Amino acid sequence: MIVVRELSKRYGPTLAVDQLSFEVRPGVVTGFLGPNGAGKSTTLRIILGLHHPTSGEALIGNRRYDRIHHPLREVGAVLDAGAAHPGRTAFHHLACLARSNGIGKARVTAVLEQVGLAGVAHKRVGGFSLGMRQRLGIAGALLGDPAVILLDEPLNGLDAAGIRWIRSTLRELAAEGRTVLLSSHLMSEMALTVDHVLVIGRGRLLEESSVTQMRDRFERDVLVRSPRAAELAPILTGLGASVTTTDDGWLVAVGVDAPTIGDVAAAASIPLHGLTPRSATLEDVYLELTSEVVEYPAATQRRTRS
Ligand SMILES: Nc1ncnc2c1ncn2[C@@H]1O[C@H](COP(=O)(O)OP(=O)(O)OP(=O)(O)O)[C@@H](O)[C@H]1O
Repeated sequence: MIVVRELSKRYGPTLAVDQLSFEVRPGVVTGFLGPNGAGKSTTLRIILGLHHPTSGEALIGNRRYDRIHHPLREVGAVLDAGAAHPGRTAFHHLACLARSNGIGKARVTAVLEQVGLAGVAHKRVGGFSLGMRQRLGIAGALLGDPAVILLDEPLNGLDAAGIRWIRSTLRELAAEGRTVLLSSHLMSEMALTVDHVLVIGRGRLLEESSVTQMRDRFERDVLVRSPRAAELAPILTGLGASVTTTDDGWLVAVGVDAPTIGDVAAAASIPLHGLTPRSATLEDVYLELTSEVVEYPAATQRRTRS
């Protein structure tokens, strides 16, 4: 369990984290999402005791990181997949980490096996692909068999096979009852990976919900085609819906669901030639949530709701 309470961090004039509070529960994969510069890395660094907060606190299992005696046994983290020394072998890199945390070499062999790097254990890290380095980072995070796992942008730059591997690994780790938090600035990467999302922007919490709730809550519309659309539109408006017409003659109804439209059209003997409920993609929801807080928005990113 991770608890962040009224956390703020100021770097000179920049308020990187602003009164941020959230909890990350065990047993699910939680995504920490936000556009570039939102404050994700800063928050992760504070949780890991690498930066001091200006105010507020971040706790791992009720304790601050710097009060944990054997950190690697309680928290595993990958902040930078490229952090391993290129001249060391995978085994040597992990063995050094293990030794400094009182962990035996048998565990090094076990985690290399777990992440699929046993075959290259004695190869130098400098020759590893990004995907292999991510696996090595995760092996390091798992060394102490920790209950909490934190990963900063673990899917960045990975190919499809690498992404699939990380997804299934994180799911397994959460299913074992661990607390798993990973950051990303891309919703598309997260949609299939996480169960729960925390969305931040300019250091503040914008949204906290399960992925399913997030999908369901976002406004949907219904496309309706009828040869008597002009008669149907005011009926829908009378139900409280807002109705617009597309260039090719479809009605777009917001605030009324497809079964209700079907029922009222039938009651008025208005034929329907098409009735299509549309739900927003998670990417749409995310862009909508963060449209006001991106640091350098592109013109096309400033979305307006029709
Ligand atoms: N050491 C630092 N000194 C000064 N400013 C910093 C420092 N670290 C972060 N910042 C600023 O704090 C804000 C939050 O940065 P942070 O790296 O936490 O965001 P992020 O959400 O991780 O972004 P990204 O997705 O781009 O990695 C940014 O405006 C950044 O420029």
